[in-house]
Amino acid sequence: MEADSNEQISGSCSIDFTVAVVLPAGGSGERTGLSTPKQFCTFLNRPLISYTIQAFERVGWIEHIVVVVAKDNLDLMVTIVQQFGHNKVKVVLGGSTRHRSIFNGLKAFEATGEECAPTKPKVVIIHDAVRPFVEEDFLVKIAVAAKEQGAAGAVRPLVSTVIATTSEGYLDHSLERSKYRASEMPQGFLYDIIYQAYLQCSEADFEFGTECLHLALQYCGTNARLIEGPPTLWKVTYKRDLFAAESIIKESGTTKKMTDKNKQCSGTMPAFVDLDNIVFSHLVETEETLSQTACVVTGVCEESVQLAHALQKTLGAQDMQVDVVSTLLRSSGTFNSKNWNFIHVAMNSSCLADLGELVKTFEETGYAVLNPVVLILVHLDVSEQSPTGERAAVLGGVRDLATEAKQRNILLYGILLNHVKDAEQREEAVQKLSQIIMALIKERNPALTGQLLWV
Ligand SMILES: Nc1ccn([C@@H]2O[C@H](COP(=O)(O)OP(=O)(O)OP(=O)(O)O)[C@@H](O)[C@H]2O)c(=O)n1
Ligand SMILES: O=P(O)(O)OC[C@@H](O)[C@@H](O)[C@@H](O)CO
Repeated sequence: MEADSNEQISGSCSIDFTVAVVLPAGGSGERTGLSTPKQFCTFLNRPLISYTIQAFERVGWIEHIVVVVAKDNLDLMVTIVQQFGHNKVKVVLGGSTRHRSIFNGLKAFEATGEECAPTKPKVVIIHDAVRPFVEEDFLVKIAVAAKEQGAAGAVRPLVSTVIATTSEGYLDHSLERSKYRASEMPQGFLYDIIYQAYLQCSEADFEFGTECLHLALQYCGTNARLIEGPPTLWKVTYKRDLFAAESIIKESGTTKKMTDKNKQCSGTMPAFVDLDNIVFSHLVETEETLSQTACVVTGVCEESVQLAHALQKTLGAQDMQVDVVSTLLRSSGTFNSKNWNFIHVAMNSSCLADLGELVKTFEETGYAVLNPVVLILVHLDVSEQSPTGERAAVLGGVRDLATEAKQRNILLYGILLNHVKDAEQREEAVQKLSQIIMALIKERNPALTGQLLWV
């Protein structure tokens, strides 16, 4: 299939048919190695997905945008839609694979009986939510070609040669690079064609497929028009792509232009970013900034207050800013200011109720919408005073609460600290505790949530 030369498809024609968009955003972004799915990573206080949505919202001829997210991120996505005023957006639940998510997005146009169901479009554009740099002029080309041909897709020249391998992992043969293209997004389809294609899909297609154009050809005999797109269509896949995306957003001043949705954004994105020379950017600062502050909540007992001040000293020596409070009032400035990490020091299992209240407050204030909040319970284990089963109650409580908290973008960890009387031993224990706290805050490893580490 030859890519069509751009001059044959004029971008100047008007769009005189209905167009809607499906943004698959139901993935977990494993390849970034981050606990937050890449579409929800934030740059300059705005999640990546919001930049992608805005790229489509500023296109006047696009009527509806269906965003497809995983169940765990449904509340977060609804909050983002409200917080950033994405009025064209309808949020639907995704599936276990990208194709299943896309199909769920298309079904949103079939739910005509549903309240405020988006009207079925003539052409539907499918675009990965993690490709934020898409321009209107290219969308016009894809939409017009889809209307004329039934299907159209963006392609880019291959950078590396593609080779076929033997089952033993050796070279079988190499492909002639000039004959192949990388399939990118956006893609456009006559709605009925792609919907019918998905209706006929096999389980193998749903489970292992990655190419919508192939489905249109295989099940509807529709051969897509291929249009070479600009280099800005790349997909955020790895952590370094996040640095690059954030660098482009900062450089192009997109945020400034995008704050006023009514203006036609005239800004042009830098064509590409030299990934190999990218300077670590705001994202790293954001991660570091996120890991530099902690608020220690002590309650009223003397031992907790003493431990909190000892932590403030040892963590402060590691350049962390640590505040100590006896209780967290919702009215306090804490919830309106920077991204704090929270350390709750307690001596008995009644702290679990306090933790539950804290998780609820984070949710109600939307505190964890944009960045995951780290919440660490430090349980002071004064074993001669702790009634039997106290530890088991704390362990069980932390485990249960952590599951619920994680769905609200809150990472809950537990640390059991043996309360020793000897001053030297206590100093050593506090040093060890500080190291663990810093590692938990910096790494934000989801696998450790709900566990009770022991110092
Ligand atoms: N079950 C899935 C899997 C992926 N996607 C979306 O499809 C787009 C492209 O997929 P990819 O880059 O592979 O995203 P992830 O699957 O999240 O990444 P990874 O494979 O690294 O986990 C992304 O916007 C992703 O959120 C989706 O909607 N539903
Ligand atoms: O393969 P991944 O799941 O990383 O991403 C999806 C891409 O494959 C897809 O966006 C393009 O290939 C166009 O179909």
